[in-house]
Amino acid sequence: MIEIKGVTKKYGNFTAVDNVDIRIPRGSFFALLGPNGAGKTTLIRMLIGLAKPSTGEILINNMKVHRNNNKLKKMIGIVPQYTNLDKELTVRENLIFSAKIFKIPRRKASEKIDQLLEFVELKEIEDRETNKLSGGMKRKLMIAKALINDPQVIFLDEPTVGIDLNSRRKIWDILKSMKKQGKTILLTTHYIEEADYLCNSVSLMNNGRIFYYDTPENLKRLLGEYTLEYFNQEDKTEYKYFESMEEARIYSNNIKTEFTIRKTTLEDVFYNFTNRKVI
Ligand SMILES: Nc1ncnc2c1ncn2[C@@H]1O[C@H](COP(=O)(O)OP(=O)(O)OP(=O)(O)O)[C@@H](O)[C@H]1O
Repeated sequence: MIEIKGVTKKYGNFTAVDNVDIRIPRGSFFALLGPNGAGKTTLIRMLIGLAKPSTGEILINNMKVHRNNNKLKKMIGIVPQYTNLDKELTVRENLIFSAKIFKIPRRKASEKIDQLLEFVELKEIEDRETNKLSGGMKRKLMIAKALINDPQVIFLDEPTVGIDLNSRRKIWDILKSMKKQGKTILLTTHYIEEADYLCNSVSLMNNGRIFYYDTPENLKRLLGEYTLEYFNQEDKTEYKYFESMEEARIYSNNIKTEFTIRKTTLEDVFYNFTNRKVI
């Protein structure tokens, strides 16, 4: 269980994270969505003990997060936004290095590394130098690295950014298997369909504050389950949201241009939210 209690982070007079309160139950897959500069990375940095809240506190499995909490460090895995791999080492050597940091005995580490390399489908290229890997392969290796200590809680900051569609889907499968294993996962992402597909709860963050926190289904229901989309006479796309298909159809009778009626997506919720319209 992750408990974020009244957490604020200030840089001088600027408030990057503003009084955030969230409880993430054990075994849930939680997404933090928000535009650039919303405060997502700052919040993650506080969650992993890299930054200290100005006020408030964070507990993971009832333990207070702070930089020197080594017991806690053993329980969490981190996939940061930027690569944390040693470019000079091979795929396998990177994992050996991580295992050494956690003081995992050699034989046990070797078994664990074999298992992780199979899991992220990098076994065949375990001897390849890391600087010769594609972006998607590097991400998979970073996920394996985060799992070396068998953590119960995993933080991923934009795990699929800049990766092609096929690799992204492979990473989604890896993340889904992690969810199935009962791990508590928190991820930030700009790909809304990623949050919709993977997560059982989503929060929308902007200007350091959490505005909505619910299941993707409930967030869509909040807006209206059906979306009527049309290109208006001023050459702008209009979106109208309705509780039923019937209501959308009735409204569409007055529209003179082409339109579509479709199910509301999490992207609609996000668009609506970040354009500061009232839901
Ligand atoms: N060390 C710092 N000193 C001053 N301001 C900072 C610092 N770190 C972050 N900020 C500011 O805090 C705000 C939130 O930044 P943060 O990186 O958390 O956003 P984000 O939601 O992760 O954005 P992105 O999606 O672009 O990664 C931004 O306005 C940023 O400029």
